[in-house]
Amino acid sequence: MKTAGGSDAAKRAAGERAAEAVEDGFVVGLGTGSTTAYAIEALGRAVADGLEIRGIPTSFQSRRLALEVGIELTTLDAVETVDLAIDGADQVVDAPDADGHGALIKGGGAAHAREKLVDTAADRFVVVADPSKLAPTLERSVPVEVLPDAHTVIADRVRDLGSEPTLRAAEGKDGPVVTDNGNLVLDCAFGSIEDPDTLATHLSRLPGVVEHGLFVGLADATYVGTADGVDVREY
Ligand SMILES: O=C(CO)[C@H](O)[C@H](O)COP(=O)(O)O
Repeated sequence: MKTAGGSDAAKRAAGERAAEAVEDGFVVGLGTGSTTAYAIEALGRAVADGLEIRGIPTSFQSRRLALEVGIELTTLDAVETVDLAIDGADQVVDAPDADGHGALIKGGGAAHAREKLVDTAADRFVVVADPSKLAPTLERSVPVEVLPDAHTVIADRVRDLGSEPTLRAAEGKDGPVVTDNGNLVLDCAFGSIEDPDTLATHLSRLPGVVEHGLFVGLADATYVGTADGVDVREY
């Protein structure tokens, strides 16, 4: 369930601007997806020019890209601080006067469990996005990573919460998507989510849920790439 659309130029602008904030000696959380990939590539170029950083990847995909561009890797349990995390999003609430301003849906790449771990460990978590990700409320399906044995039980519980869940199907393989953690993903359509914080609490409480893709009150800023540059929202 990758996010459709979005301009590559806008994604590049956002990713490259976020990478500019990385300083010598930083430990950087490396998110997942096509927008973050521009940040990782920019960091690789900076490393080739002498920047010394260590990265913590959030997925197989970002690990492979970081290795390819020459970023030294580390792990959460080997560092005391993560200075900055850069990560994409599938939807970002852009409503400055609303409580949910800056709330996110993530997990289009099924990496949201590790992304949430690394993004929240960071001193600063910057979202990189193109304008197609902005919306007044969250309305995309919420990815919920579940233990394989739990998927039917959790699907029932999620129906009780008012959603129709779909087990995410793999491409190029029969059967479901299996996450980097060996789990399955239920994409849960709730329609327009007026109170993401309460929904997040309900989902987190379900036994067998590993992590859901609602990121409420977690981002420090969103860098929105545009045709003319980058608009920064600080929260
Ligand atoms: O949450 C994610 C992966 O789990 C991605 O950050 C999200 O899907 C955005 O990806 P892209 O930048 O390719 O649109």
